Amino acid sequence: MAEQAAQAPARTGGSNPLADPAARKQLVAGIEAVPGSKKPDPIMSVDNIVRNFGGITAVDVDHLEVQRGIITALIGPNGAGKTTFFNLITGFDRPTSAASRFGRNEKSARWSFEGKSLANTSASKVSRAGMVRTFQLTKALSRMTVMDNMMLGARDQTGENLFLSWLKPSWAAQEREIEEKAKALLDRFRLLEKKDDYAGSLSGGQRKLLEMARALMTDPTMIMLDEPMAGVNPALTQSLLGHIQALRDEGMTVLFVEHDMHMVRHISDWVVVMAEGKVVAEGDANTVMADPAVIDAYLGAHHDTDLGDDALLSDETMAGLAREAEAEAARESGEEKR
Ligand SMILES: Nc1ncnc2c1ncn2[C@@H]1O[C@H](COP(=O)(O)OP(=O)(O)OP(=O)(O)O)[C@@H](O)[C@H]1O
Repeated sequence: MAEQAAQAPARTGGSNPLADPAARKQLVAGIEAVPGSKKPDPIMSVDNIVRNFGGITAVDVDHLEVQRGIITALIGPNGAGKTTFFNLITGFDRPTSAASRFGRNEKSARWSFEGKSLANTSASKVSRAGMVRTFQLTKALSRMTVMDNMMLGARDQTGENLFLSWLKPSWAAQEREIEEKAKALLDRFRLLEKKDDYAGSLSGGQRKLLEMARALMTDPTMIMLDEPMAGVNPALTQSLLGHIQALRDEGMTVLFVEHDMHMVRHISDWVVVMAEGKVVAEGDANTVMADPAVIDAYLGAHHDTDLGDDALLSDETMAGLAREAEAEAARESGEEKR
């Protein structure tokens, strides 16, 4: 673990200083590129989190801090433990190291969000604390409308509190407020016209947008995205990337798991690499992808992994993707008019 804490840039009231790429660059330049490094202003901190499945150690993380207000990518070869780690910190799974028949000891798992312990916290409480994760559309959610999916995203708000629902007028007002919020989010993610469609009828990219919009119903401070680019066609890639960057620029902390290294290189401010359950590297994308430990981890597990190449995501390529997206939107609106 790194001993040296980096200096946080001074926060100037009002607007978000980390919306400025130069400020983010300065911030990450001050963080040591080693596993478990100290962050100037961690929103989340994890210690000694271990998860065994029978004889397999899926996760064994000594220490990890997630910096507030930036985009952190969690990468690693198949089976590295990324999803299990996500499940553990969001309350969907319990670490093997959490409880022992012999009581708590120095090695028991600890993890906190905004300075508050999240150990033994249920998934819904984690989400109410301000840390939400996106979920892939399950079969059941696919059979619901886009709007119903959004309303479900708000289920932890008072609208569904049975006790408060006795106070009908205030409940109804809250319900209306939630509906307005859902519509505003659908509008932002260009899904408003689809609000009465079945979620299952959406394209891969639109599903990803819906997953993101639904997660935002609880006004999180940190959003965790599970493979936001999986199954997304190039036309929607640009739009999704833009949405993720906009969330960061508005002050949200983003942590995402992704296999697409081009995306990782393009939008991450910081990258954490897992292999065989452990954090094996941290740093900016260029630093970690040149790290022999990372190359070894990928080559050992997965010979044909494309670690991404910046040249492929040049401004010209991105402009080409934007043109494709516009052409697709124009085609869609033409088809709708007919
Ligand atoms: N419920 C489970 N029961 C048994 N083994 C499991 C379970 N969940 C995960 N594992 C094992 O734990 C290890 C880590 O899996 P995990 O899915 O967390 O990795 P990952 O990095 O998310 O992989 P991928 O990138 O392929 O999704 C793997 O060896 C996996 O087979």
